[in-house]
Amino acid sequence: MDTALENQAPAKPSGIRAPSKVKLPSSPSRFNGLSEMSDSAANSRGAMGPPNGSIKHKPSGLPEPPHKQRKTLAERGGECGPTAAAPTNTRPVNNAVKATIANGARGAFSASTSRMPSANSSRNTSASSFNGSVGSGIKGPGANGLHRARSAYGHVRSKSSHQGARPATSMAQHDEELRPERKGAYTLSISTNPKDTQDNFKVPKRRTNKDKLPSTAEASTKRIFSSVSTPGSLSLLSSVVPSSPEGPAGDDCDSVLDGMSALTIRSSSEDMTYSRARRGKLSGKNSSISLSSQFPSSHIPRATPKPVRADALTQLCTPTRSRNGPKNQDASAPFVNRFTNDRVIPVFDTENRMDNIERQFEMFKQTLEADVKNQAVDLKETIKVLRSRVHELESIRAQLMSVNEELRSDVKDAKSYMSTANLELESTRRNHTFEVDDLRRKHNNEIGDLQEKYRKEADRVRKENEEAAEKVRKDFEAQIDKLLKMHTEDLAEIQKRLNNEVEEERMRRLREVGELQTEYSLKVQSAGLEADTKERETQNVRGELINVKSELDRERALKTGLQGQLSEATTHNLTLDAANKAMKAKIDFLESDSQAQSQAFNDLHRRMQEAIEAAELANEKLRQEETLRRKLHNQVQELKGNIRVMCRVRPTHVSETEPAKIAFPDSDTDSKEVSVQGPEKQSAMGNVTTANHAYSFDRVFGPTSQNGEVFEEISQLVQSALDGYNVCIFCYGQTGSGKTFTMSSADGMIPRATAQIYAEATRLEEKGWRYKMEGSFVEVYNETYNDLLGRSEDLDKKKVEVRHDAAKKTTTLENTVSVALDSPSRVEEILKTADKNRSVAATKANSRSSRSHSVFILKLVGENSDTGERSEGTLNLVDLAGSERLEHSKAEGARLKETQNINKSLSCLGDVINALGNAKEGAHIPYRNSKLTYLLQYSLGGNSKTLMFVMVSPLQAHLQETVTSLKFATKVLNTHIGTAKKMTRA
Ligand SMILES: Nc1ncnc2c1ncn2[C@@H]1O[C@H](COP(=O)(O)OP(=O)(O)OP(=O)(O)O)[C@@H](O)[C@H]1O
Repeated sequence: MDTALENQAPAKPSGIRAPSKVKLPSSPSRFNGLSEMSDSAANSRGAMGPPNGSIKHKPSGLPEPPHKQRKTLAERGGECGPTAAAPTNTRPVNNAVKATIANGARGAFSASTSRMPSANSSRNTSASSFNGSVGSGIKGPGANGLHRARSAYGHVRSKSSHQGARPATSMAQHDEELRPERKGAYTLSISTNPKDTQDNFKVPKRRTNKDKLPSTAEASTKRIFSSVSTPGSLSLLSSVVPSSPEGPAGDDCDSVLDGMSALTIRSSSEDMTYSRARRGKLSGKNSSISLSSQFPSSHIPRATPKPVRADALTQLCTPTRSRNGPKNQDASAPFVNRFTNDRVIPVFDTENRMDNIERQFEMFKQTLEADVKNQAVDLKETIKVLRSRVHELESIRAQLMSVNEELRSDVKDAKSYMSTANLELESTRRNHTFEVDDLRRKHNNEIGDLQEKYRKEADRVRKENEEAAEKVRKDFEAQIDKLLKMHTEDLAEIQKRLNNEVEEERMRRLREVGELQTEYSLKVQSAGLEADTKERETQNVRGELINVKSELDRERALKTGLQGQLSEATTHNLTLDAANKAMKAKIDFLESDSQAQSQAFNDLHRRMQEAIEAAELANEKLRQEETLRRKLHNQVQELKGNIRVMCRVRPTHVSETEPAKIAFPDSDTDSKEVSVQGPEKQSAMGNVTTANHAYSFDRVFGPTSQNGEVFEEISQLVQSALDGYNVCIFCYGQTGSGKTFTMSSADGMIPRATAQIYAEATRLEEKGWRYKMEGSFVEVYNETYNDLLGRSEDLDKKKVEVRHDAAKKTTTLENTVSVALDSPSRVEEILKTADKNRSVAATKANSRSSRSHSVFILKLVGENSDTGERSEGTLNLVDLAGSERLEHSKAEGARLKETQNINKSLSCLGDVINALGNAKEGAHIPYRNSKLTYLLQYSLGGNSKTLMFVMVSPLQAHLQETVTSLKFATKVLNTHIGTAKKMTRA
C-alpha cells in the first residue's frame, strides 16, 4: 500500500491538489512543491471554477459567450460549478483541499481546517498548539526544540488514540495536557544537552520519575533503531543520545524520550514526515536521534544530523550531561521542571531504562505503524475523494461541455436569428423601398394634380384677364365707335348743313338770277337806253356771281378741308385703333407678369443706378489715374533727360556699292552704341592706319530697323505734347541719310505721331478732355519762312511771320494755313500738300527738300470740363536740311547761298543747344541768330523736350560727314538743358 502510494503521489497531475492527509511536507522543497501546487491549483481553479462554487469568475478557457447568453451562462455556470454541481458530501472535501493548498503555500506548520476523516482534529490541535507554544514565552532553542518535539509526539499519539490505537493512558493524559502546545511539528526531536540542562532543560514534573528512567540506552537504542528502521517504512538516521544515565525513566515513550537529547523520526512515506519531539532541551546539535524517511538529502531539514551507525548510537545514547568536556559532566546538575522551574536531579534507572525505552518504542512503533495504516487509509480516502473529485470535475466538464453545446446551440440560434433578422431587415427595406416608391408616385400624382389645378387656375385667370381686356377693348372700341359715330354724325350734319346752305344759296342765287333775268328782260323790254346800265348791272351781277362762285369755291375748299379733317379723324381713328391694340398688348404683358416685370424693372433700375454710380466712380478714378499717369510719365521723361539723342543708320541701296564699316557692338542688348571705322591714313613712315570711332547715344537703330520701331521710342514724347509740353523732334544728317524717310514718309514719325495724338485725344474724351488740334507745315529756306500748306505759287511770295508770346511762351504763325486735325486722314492731306509744294519748288531750285528745313507744327489745346484743367502743348517735327560741308559740296551761286544758310542755321541750332546746356536761368539764348532757332524758341530749352535723330548714311563716301554728324550729335547729347514745364492752367 505504501509503495503504491509512493508511486502514485509523484504521478499526480499538478492541477489536482493533494489531500490534507498526505500533504504535510517535511521539507521546504515539498512545501515549494505544494506551493507550486497551490499556484497550479489556483490556476486550475480558474480552469475548473472556484472551489467554493462561485462561477462568476468566467473560466479563462471558455470563449466569450454572446451578450444575450452571458447571464444565462453565468447562471448556468453557477449552477453547474464545482460547488453547485458537486454532491453535498464533497463540499467539505473541496474546502479541505483548499485549506491544504493554503497551508502548503504558507508552510507545513500552518493550521489545517481539513475535515478529512481521520486525525483531523488532532492535526488541528497540533497546529494550534504549535502556534500557542510560540507565543507561550518559552525561550531558547533548546526549550523550543523540546517543546516542538513534545508537541509532535503528542500529536502522533493523539492521532493514534483518535484512531482507537492509543496505547497508554498516561500518554493520553499527557496528550491532553500538551494538547494546547501541539503545533504542526512533524519533526520529532529529543535532545539533552548536559551543558544546558541547568538553565534550559525543562521536564514536566510528572515526568521526572527517577525510578522509571532507563539506566542505559544502548540496547534499547539498537532496538529502537532496528524496530523503527523496518524496510519500506521507517529508518533511523540519527543518533539517540540519552541525556543522562540518571535521567527520567518511565514506562512510556515520554519517559524514555525525556532522557534523550534528541529524537527525530520521519516517515518513509513520500508524502509525509512524522517527527516526534519530546520536551526537553537539546541544545547540542550532535546529540539527537532522528528517524528520517528515505527522502533525498536535499529534502531533509538542515537540523537533521547525519545518520550514524548503531554502535555509535550506543555510545551516543549513554546518558551524559555534556559532550563538550569533563567540566560539564556534573551528574548532580539539576534538571529544570518546565512547568515549575524547579531544579530537580533526575534519577535514572539504568537497568530498566532501555527496556522501558524498548517497550515504549515498541509501542511507539506500533503507534507509528497504526498511524501509517491510518495514513494509508487516509490516502485511500483521499484517493477516493480525489476520484470523486475527478468524477466531480468530469461531471463539471460534462456540464461545461453541455454548457458549451448549449452555447454553440445558442450561437447557432443567434446566427439563425441574425439571418432571420437580416431577411426581415431586407424585407423591411424592400417594403420601405416600395413605400417610398408609392409615396413618390403619390407625391408625383399630387404634384401633377396641383400642376393641373394651377394650370386650370392660371387658364381661368388668363381667361378672366382676357375677358376683362376684351371688355376693356370693347368698351374702348365702343367709345371709339361712339366718338366716330359722333364725328361722322357731326360731319354728316355739317355736310348736310353745308349742302343745304349751298343749295339754299344756290337757289337763292338762282332765284335772284331769275328775278334779275326777269327784271332784265322786263327792263330790256321796257327800256332800251337802260340797256347799257342793265348791261353794267349785269356785269356787276356777273361780278357778284364770280364772287359767289369764288365763295362757293371757298366753301368747296372748306368742304375739302373738312374732308381732310375727316380723313385725319379716320387716320386718328386708325391710330387710336393701333394704340388700342398696343394698349391691349401692354395690358396682356402687364397682366401676364406684372409683378415680376415690376420687380425686374426695379432691379434693372437699381442696377442701372449702381452702374451709373460705379461708372462715375470709375471715371473719377480714371481721371485721377490719368492725372497721376501724366505726372509719372513726365517724371520718367525728366529722368531720361530733356534732350535726348538717337542715331539711325539707313540701309544701303542696291545701287550703292561702297558701304562704310559701321558696327553696332551692343545691338543684341541695349542698342546704344555705334562704331565707325575711319578712312585709312598713311603716316610719314608709310604705315596705314584706320581710326575706329565709337559713339554712344540714347538709342541706336541699325539698317534693319523700321519706322514703327523708331516711333515706339518717341511715342512717349508725343504723349508729353498731349499733356501740355512743348516737344521738338528733329532729324539731323547729311543729304540722303534718311531724314525725310524717317520723318515724313507714309509711315514716318509725323503720320504716326498725329495718329497717336488723335487716338489718345479720343480716348481722353471719356475722361473729360476735349482737344483742339491744329497743324501747320512751314519750311525755312534761305532764312525765310514758307507755308507748305498754302498755295504752291505763293511759296516764295507770301510772307510768313512768326510771333512769340513771351508771357504764355507760345509761338504763333501769321499768314499760314492751319489745318484742324479732326481726323487722321487730314494728316495725309497735309503731307501731300507739303510734298506737292516742295516738289513744285524743287523744279525751280533743284532738290528743294534737301535745301530747306521743314517744320511740322501741331498745336494741341486740351480742356477738361470735369476738372477744369487746360493744357497747351506743341509738337514740332523738324526735318533739317542736309549738313554738307562747303568744301565737299563745291556749291556755287544759289547753291552756295543755300548751303551757307543751312550751315548757319545748323550752327545756330548747335549754339542754342550749347547755350541751353551752359546757361544759367535767365541767361541769353541766341534764338534769334537763325530763323530756325527763332521758330523753335519755345520748343527748345527749359520749357520743352527735345529729341534729335542723327541720321547716318551707310556709304563709305559719306564717312567724313557721318563722323561730323555723330560728333555734333554727341555734343548735343552731352548738353543738359533745364527741366521742362507743363503748359497747363487750372
Ligand atoms: N531706313 C530706311 N530704309 C529704307 N530706305 C531708306 C531709309 N532711309 C532712307 N532711305 C532711302 O534713302 C533715300 C534718301 O532718303 P531721304 O530722302 O529720306 O534722305 P534725306 O536725308 O531726307 O535727304 P535730303 O536731305 O536730300 O532730303 C530715299 O530713297 C529713302 O527712301
